[in-house]
Amino acid sequence: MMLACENLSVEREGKRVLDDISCSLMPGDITAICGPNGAGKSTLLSAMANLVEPSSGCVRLSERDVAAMHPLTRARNIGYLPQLAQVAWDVSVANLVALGRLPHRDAGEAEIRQAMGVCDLDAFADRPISTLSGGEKARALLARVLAGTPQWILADEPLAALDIAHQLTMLKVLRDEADAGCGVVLVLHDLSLAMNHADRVLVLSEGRCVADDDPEIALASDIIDRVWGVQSRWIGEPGEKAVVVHG
Ligand SMILES: Nc1ncnc2c1ncn2[C@@H]1O[C@H](COP(=O)(O)OP(=O)(O)OP(=O)(O)O)[C@@H](O)[C@H]1O
Repeated sequence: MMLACENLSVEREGKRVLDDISCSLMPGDITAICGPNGAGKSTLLSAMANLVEPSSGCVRLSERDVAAMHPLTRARNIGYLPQLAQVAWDVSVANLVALGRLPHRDAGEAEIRQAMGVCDLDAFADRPISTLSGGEKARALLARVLAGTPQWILADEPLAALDIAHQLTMLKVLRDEADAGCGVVLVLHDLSLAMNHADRVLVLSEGRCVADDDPEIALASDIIDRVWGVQSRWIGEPGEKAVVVHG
């Protein structure tokens, strides 16, 4: 089930914040979307989930325009995790994760148990969401998405609030999802995480896609220098690289 943007543009208050983006994302891959603040990463991710209306172009899932899909079908196929997600009601962690099954209209006990387990939430099952730390809450919100067993997981900075151990745990969970055939799209500010863990990287700059390639190519130092405006170099071995920036 391929997810494709076709000449996608989005305007916000008269300003073009996404400009003619075309890309075809593959199931089985972890795709990272990187770029400076305001480049359009969150807008692109939410447009892929049909939460933002394009001013032109469209998003297709297996050739079908996502805007024309039945909302329940779309919700079963696309799991979206927004940046700084808010929880409207102070439900327990177990009940929050169970909400991930809503599009399926079933109890989904096995899926909920599995999602709670992989996100290391069993000890928090009965705790109200408001009592969790930022990182614990981030894991609970990701578990809600996983419980819905979507074909595509679109997550906006899902690792930002996590400690390094839980970042690695979550990346392993997302890699397992990709290996099982799911498409995973992550907005990431941490270029080292993108370099080491993504199969493919889209770099956005001022609403345009300026690179769409293997991480080594899309995040080459000259692109970082040009897009982020900092001098940089990569150190370390493949899979364990770190970017060093200097002014
Ligand atoms: N509702 C809105 N009204 C007006 N402008 C908006 C709105 N939402 C986003 N924008 C603008 O669109 C541009 C892209 O925003 P977006 O949130 O997609 O960027 P981003 O790359 O995710 O940034 P960040 O790294 O800071 O999260 C920004 O200039 C932002 O100010």
